[in-house]
Amino acid sequence: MSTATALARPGQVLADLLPASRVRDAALVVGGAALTGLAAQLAVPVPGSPVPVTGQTFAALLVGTTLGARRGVFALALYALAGLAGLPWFAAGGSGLTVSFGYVLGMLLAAVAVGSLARRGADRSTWRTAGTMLLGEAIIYAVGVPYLALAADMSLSAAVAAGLTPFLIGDAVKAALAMGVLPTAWKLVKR
Ligand SMILES: O=C(O)CCCC[C@@H]1SC[C@@H]2NC(=O)N[C@@H]21
Repeated sequence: MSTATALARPGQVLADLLPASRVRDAALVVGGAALTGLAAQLAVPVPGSPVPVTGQTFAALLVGTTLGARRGVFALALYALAGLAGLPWFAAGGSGLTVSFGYVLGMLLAAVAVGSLARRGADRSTWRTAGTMLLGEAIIYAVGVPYLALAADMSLSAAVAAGLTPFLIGDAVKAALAMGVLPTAWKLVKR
C-alpha cells in the first residue's frame, strides 16, 4: 500500500490529506475565502439582470467539498462578513448589502451541505460529484432568488427570469468542471 493510499481514508475530505494543525485549518479558511473573492472578480454582466455570471459558484462549492462542512462554512462566513464590512471582493468588486447578497448566504449553506456529503465520499466519482454540485447550486438559488426578489422589489417570476434562468448553462459548465477536477484529485492521491 502506498503512503497516499494509506492517507486517503473514508470519512476524509481532500484537505484532510494535508498534515493536521491549527495553522493548516486557518490557512485553508482564509485561502477558501480568498479563492471565492478572486472568483467573484471573474464577472460577466447579464443584460437586463443586476446579477452577473461569476466564478463564485464553482469556487464556493469547491471550497465546501475540499475543506468539509466546518472549515467550508468558516471560509464562506469570513467571505460574507468581510464583504459586508466593505472589502470589495463580492461580484465585480462589490461590497456591502447588495441585491445579490442572498447568493452569498446561499453559498454559505451550500458549503455545509456539499462539505457533509463530501465527507461521505460524494466527491469521489463523476456522477456523485454531479449530484453534489446540483444540490449545492439548488441551495444557492433557493436563497439567492427570493432574496433578489425582495431586495430589488421584483416579483418572484421576474427574479427567476433575472436571477436563475440566465445562469443555468454557465452553472452546468462549472459543475462539469468540478465533476472532472474532484474525482481526478482523489485518483491522484490514491495512486
Ligand atoms: O454579489 C455577489 O457577490 C454575489 C453574486 C452571485 C452571482 C450568482 S451565483 C449563482 C449565479 N451563477 C452565476 O454565475 N452568477 C449568479
